[in-house]
Amino acid sequence: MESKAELRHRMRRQRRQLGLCERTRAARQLTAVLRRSRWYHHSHRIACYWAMDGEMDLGAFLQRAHQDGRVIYLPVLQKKPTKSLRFYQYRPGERLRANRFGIPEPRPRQANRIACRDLDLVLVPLVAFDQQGHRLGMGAGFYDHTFAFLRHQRGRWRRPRLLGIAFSFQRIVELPVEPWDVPLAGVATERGLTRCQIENRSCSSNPNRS
Ligand SMILES: Nc1nc2c(c(=O)[nH]1)N(C=O)[C@@H](CNc1ccc(C(=O)N[C@@H](CCC(=O)O)C(=O)O)cc1)CN2
Ligand SMILES: Nc1ncnc2c1ncn2[C@@H]1O[C@H](COP(=O)(O)OP(=O)(O)OP(=O)(O)O)[C@@H](O)[C@H]1O
Repeated sequence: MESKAELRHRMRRQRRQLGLCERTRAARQLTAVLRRSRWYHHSHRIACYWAMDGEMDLGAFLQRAHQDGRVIYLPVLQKKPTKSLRFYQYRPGERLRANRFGIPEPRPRQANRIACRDLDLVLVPLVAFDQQGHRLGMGAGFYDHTFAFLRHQRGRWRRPRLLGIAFSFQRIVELPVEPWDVPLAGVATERGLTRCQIENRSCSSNPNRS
């Protein structure tokens, strides 16, 4: 069986090989998928990411969401506590600066910071995912550490909702589950949005109603 490291390597390579046309079309389709979702309509404060390494680009979505009156946030890497992220507001057009991985991030001004618990929706970059809502990321554990508090929440009310973002080819049958994995509420690709039933860990495909 393919190890996590091998799978990560294969998916990242495949992702980087997508052509510009295909990427642009997928990003446009994803924008439509997200904007017609129930979760989008109920979310005011939305954390996005700045794409790298061939990831699904959220640039188009971010512009539209801003026009729709949503407040957009981007992650900023923290030195302490290690491997954690903080989120700062981003208005399209604002200047960003590259972090140590070369990913553009906002200047960390206190007035623009939001506590993770106050976000409504977090769009999480995926390297791979399965239909149970398990995710494979870059392997550094930033999202798992930052949103570890969600693992202890029970009941219907969870904030923020973590929504994985990927190309549909990144879906695999089953990923190994780690104790620290923070479950996704759903996954959105250019083909639609799939909600994951976090409580019983099964997943239902529900492209238009989420
Ligand atoms: N767009 C985007 N932003 C993000 C993430 C992400 O996955 N995508 N992250 C999600 O966690 C965090 C950053 N995590 C990252 C983890 C590893 C690498 C990376 O490129 N690793 C290189 C080796 C880098 C080095 O050590 O110099 C590699 O694996 O090739 C980049 C970002 C926060 N921001
Ligand atoms: N809550 C936690 N407590 C302790 N260790 C953690 C926790 N969350 C993550 N980790 C560590 O972080 C690493 C994350 O590994 P994993 O391969 O699951 O990352 P990933 O989910 O693919 O990546 P990412 O979260 O960066 O997108 C693991 O080595 C694990 O030891």
